[in-house]
Amino acid sequence: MTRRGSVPDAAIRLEQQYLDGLYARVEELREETEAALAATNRAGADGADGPRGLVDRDAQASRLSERRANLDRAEHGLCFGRLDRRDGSATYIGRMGLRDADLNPLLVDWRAPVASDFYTATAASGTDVQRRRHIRTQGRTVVGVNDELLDLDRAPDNDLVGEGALMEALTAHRTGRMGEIVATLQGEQDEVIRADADGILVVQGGPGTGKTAVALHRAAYLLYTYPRIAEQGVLVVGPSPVFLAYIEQVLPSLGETQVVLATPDTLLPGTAVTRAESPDAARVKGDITMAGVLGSAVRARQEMPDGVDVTFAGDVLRVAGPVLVDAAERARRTGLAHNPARRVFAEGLWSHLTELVRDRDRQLLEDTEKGFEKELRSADAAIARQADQLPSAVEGGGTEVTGTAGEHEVTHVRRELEQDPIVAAVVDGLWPALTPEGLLEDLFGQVADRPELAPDLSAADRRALARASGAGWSAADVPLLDEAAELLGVDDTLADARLDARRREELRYAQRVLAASGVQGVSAEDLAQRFAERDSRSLAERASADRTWAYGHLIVDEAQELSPMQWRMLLRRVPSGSLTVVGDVHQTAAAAGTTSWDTLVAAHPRRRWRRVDLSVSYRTPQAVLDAAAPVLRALDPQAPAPVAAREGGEAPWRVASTPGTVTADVVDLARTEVAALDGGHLAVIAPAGRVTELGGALAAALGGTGVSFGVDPDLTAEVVVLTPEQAKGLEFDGVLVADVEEVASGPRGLGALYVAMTRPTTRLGMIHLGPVPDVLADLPLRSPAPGPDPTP
Ligand SMILES: Nc1ncnc2c1ncn2[C@@H]1O[C@H](COP(=O)(O)OP(=O)(O)OP(=O)(O)O)[C@@H](O)[C@H]1O
Repeated sequence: MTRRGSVPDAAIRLEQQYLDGLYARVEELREETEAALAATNRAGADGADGPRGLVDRDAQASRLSERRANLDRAEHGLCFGRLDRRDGSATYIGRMGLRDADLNPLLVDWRAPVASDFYTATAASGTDVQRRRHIRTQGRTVVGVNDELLDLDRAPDNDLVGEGALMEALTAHRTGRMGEIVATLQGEQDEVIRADADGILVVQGGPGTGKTAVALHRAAYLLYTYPRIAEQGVLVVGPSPVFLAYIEQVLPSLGETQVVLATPDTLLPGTAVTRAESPDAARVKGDITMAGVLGSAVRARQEMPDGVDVTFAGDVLRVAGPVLVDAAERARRTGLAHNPARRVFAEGLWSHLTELVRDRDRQLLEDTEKGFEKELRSADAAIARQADQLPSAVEGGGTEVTGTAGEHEVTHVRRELEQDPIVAAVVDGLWPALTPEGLLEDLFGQVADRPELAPDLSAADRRALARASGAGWSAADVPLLDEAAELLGVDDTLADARLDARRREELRYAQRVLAASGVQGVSAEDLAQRFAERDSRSLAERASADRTWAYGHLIVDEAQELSPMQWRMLLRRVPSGSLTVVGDVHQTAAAAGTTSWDTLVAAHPRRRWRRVDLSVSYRTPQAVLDAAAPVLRALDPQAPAPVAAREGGEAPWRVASTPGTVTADVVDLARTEVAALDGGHLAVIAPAGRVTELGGALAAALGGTGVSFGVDPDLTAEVVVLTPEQAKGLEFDGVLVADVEEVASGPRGLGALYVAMTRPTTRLGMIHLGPVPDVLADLPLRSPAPGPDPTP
């Protein structure tokens, strides 16, 4: 059993001493690093080692700078735990590993295997851990310790690990930015974080069960544990830019930078989303049927006519239909995408045309021979007739002319065909070079009137796809553009030509550098290669600029919102198939999102899936979860409700307002809530159509700088006005949900309402505009105008 108790000041003094020792070691390492950095910079400055030395120096300097940045992180929460084992040994756990000059461990990184006991050991788990101590620090000062003794034989009161430190973390005011939770991770969370990297791990959990926190800590763990993943980087996909702003500090604070954060609609470099989509169009575009529609659209561009006439060197050459079909088949059989396969098709055509030209030339030659021999024969006959009149000078039976096109002539013809603009135009017509944008523009422009382009879609669905050319792209278009980019591929001949040109340029530059520096012993080719390898962009920058970057691991948050087409796009980003997918199928609000993980698993049967469920909600107190329970039941009567880590809490309430007074009522209620939250953050969650009016009224009433709303709201503002979509994944001290009826309208409205109601850590108020909605019937009614400001 676990016994929690107060700890004497002596323990604080003891831990302070140990912490002082750790910081002394940090200072030593810092000095060593600074000295090494200065020496590296000095060594390169005189250029004595030549260009190769310069390149190596840069690499060394960047490694040392990284080490220095890592040591800088030591200022916050360097050491937060201690494990005492039965053999009398103690292990200190912290945010980084430290060793003394003799390489003895002083501090163990929280991700190291030996640190796992700190999060998972219980009296029942049979470990040799006797005591777990949470050490709370402010800067370099120990401000408290909480002990748990694990060797008693009483039954546990609950499963929470380090309850004191945990409760302190959970009840602290929110800042508008998510923080790391390494000091208070719980056992079930630790298991998810350290789970094997292979295959797809689905983490299902109700609101506030720590899915996002766990997913981000798992990214840090995987980067630390698997060099392959660190080399390729981790992609973290979240639902909105607001959400990414909310979580962006977590991984850097854990010392990890090999991470790209993205929303699904930013995964196609060079494509900007400028258009909103109707829910109907979003649903159709997200459906898996679109993969087939796009595949057929590309295939249709490879259909061959019955034959084609090619004018070359003044002659018309007829290429028969079966020859074209055969060339197209060969191109497809290579398995290449459409654009690279175009070269194979063109080669088939060029070969055939070369044959035709050779046949034509041979025919010409034969005709010429025949004509010439005829001429010669008649000349011979004439000569014979006159033979007796001539001296016997001409002997023999006539003259023979022979000859075929030589190899060099064939090569010449072939080259001419490859370069002939008329032939190129014919190839283009038969197997056109296509862009993803062009393919989609054509499809959307024609599909409404041409059922054969999408035989599996209803007429209404085809109409939903129709749009004017040049109308810009929506978030739902991005996976389609990505699918098209995959089907079309890039014509390597163009890419190779560009690469060759760049290599030549790099070689010229290297030659100039060598000539100017007078350095011997390094070839220009070698130096150019080193320049090419020295891409000064960070891994994250290189990865996010490259559509085909193969990430080592993919983390998908709020994964229930993704459409099947978005899944296809994401899975392409991780050829290794190593994914962590976190979400809650009861919070689905997107039209094309999923409400069952089974559907997702069934759609990708060849992948290895595992599922873990998280059950404890760390965000909301039980009172808020109880208020949201009827909504969860309406969504899915079978759904297990999460259990709150914190019992009780402020009772949520409702206010009956009207369409005419709702803005004024929200302003009054917000004023009261801001006072009650005493420095905490309040979110007003409202339908998109009300955000601007509410935001403006609140800014006017409460003071402009403390209120934020719009496309990119400042989450650190005292009051933030958001749509339910924007509020996804976020949390605030207090929440007011305005116009409940409108939030809950639409096919996935209850999911949106469930999201909105489960954002607060402390206080929740619901404002409805008509008769009380069924799902709020149990909440106590409060007056819209709660009276004068209660603050003193
Ligand atoms: N072990 C922990 N120690 C301290 N805080 C924790 C712990 N686990 C979760 N939290 C906190 O609980 C809150 C909710 O976590 P998180 O946002 O990860 O939940 P979620 O499951 O993603 O929620 P939702 O589905 O509603 O988006 C966060 O403030 C997080 O820091």
